[in-house]
Amino acid sequence: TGSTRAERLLKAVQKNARRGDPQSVISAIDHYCRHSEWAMNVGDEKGSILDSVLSEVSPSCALELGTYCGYSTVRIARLLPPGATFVTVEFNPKYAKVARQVIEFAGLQDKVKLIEGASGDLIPKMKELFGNVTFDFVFLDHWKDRYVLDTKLLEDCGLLRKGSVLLADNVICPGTPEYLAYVRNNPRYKSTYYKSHLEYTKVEDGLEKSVFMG
Ligand SMILES: Nc1ncc2ncn(CCCCCNC(=O)c3cc(-c4ccc(F)cc4)cc(O)c3O)c2n1
Ligand SMILES: [Mg+2]
Repeated sequence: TGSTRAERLLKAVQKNARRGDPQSVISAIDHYCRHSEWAMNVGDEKGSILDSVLSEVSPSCALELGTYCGYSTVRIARLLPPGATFVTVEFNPKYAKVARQVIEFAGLQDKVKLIEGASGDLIPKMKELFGNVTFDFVFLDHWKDRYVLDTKLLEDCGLLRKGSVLLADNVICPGTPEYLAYVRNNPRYKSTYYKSHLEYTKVEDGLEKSVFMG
């Protein structure tokens, strides 16, 4: 059978990027997805906003929900301080396989713990897996109808602390209306909308940053 989109994206990285150079991996994926085949990476425009929020937070413990091919994983891992803990969760074993190779090509495998499974199953296991951890930063980029459930789960499992920052992708396209309502009407969150565009297109999309007030 033919290759999948994710496997073709990996081939483009192996062909056009330089081993151990995260920025070249990011650029190779963006070029491929802009000029050859669209894929649901956060992309360069929203990616720059992700970079700036990350630089503000400088998390020592970060979580990503929805690894896909590892594009945002590389964007995040390249900016983390040494010794930081970074966990990324991916449900689809085919995507996880590609992501591991993309992350390794970037030379960031020692900074990233990729675990396979569904967020709803893994979030309650985080304390058991990583010690009594709280996340300073969470990037939500998985099933859009799981954002609210998983945010509540993170709260209930004691995985957020006063000042934890949630950054959610796709709050306009495909859209996460319930999540926006939840974080914007909840006194325990201070939310900011960063208007942008759907990766590699002119369609409106944006990121929602929500600071947990404890
Ligand atoms: N619970 C759980 N736990 C762990 C998990 N790991 C993976 N998953 C499943 C996630 C499946 C992919 C999620 N991402 C998207 O669906 C997505 C879509 C678009 C998009 C598509 C078509 C359009 F026309 C326009 C926009 C753009 C984006 O930037 C997106 O991020 C998990 N689920
Ligand atoms: Mg996304």
